[in-house]
Amino acid sequence: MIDLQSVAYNYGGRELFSGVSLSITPGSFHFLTGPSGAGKTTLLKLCYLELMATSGRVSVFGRDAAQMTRDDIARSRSRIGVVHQDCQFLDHLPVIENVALPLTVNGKDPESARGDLESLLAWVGLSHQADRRPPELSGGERQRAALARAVINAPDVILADEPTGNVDWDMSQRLLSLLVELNRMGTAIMVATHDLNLIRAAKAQVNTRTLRIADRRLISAGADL
Ligand SMILES: Nc1ncnc2c1ncn2[C@@H]1O[C@H](COP(=O)(O)OP(=O)(O)OP(=O)(O)O)[C@@H](O)[C@H]1O
Repeated sequence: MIDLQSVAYNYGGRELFSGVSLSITPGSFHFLTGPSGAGKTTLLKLCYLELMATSGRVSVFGRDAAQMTRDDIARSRSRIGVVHQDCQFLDHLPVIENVALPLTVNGKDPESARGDLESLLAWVGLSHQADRRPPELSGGERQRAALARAVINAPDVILADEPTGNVDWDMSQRLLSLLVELNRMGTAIMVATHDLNLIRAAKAQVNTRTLRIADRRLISAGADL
């Protein structure tokens, strides 16, 4: 679904990584790890077409990213759910409206999807917080709201950037169990994380593959986890 072949990315002429090849297939579960600043967020941005590779080929749902029009990119993105590192909510809107935003972007009427929205908030355990503003939520509640927003369009792939950053172990287990549940229903998942305990906990539940960015290359990792 998302394929990277020999991809390089430079920021202002400085090479962040090169020779990166990766294939996110239906139902797969990847972790992406590596030191701070190695390029995990950047790699996720290449996968959801926020950035274009400096060289190499990125193809998303069978289309070469370099050949895509803005409309093609928007259509591909509607099939990818993204959990951003900093959640990126509109703080003046209630949680339920933030979760509904991808529907509006896709031209759907949130009112007609009210039942789906309510079930999704119940699934992430936030029914009681639906009408609050994001700044009033705890860190774990915000992460769960961000996951609900990523899931609302029933994406084929979820790309999550440190979805358990700043939450305690119980909450990270709860978030992990939501991701595992989605993966068992067939959604491909990729999680960027520093948390090796989270990776170990996932491995005990589902088939996962761990990739690490090290020395500007993407390598397979995790045999030692
Ligand atoms: N827009 C930008 N312009 C220039 N450099 C950038 C930009 N965005 C990121 N960088 C740099 O690229 C490098 C990789 O950043 P990135 O956020 O992808 O790393 P990361 O592995 O996700 O880090 P962390 O684990 O700390 O979130 C960093 O050195 C960062 O400063």
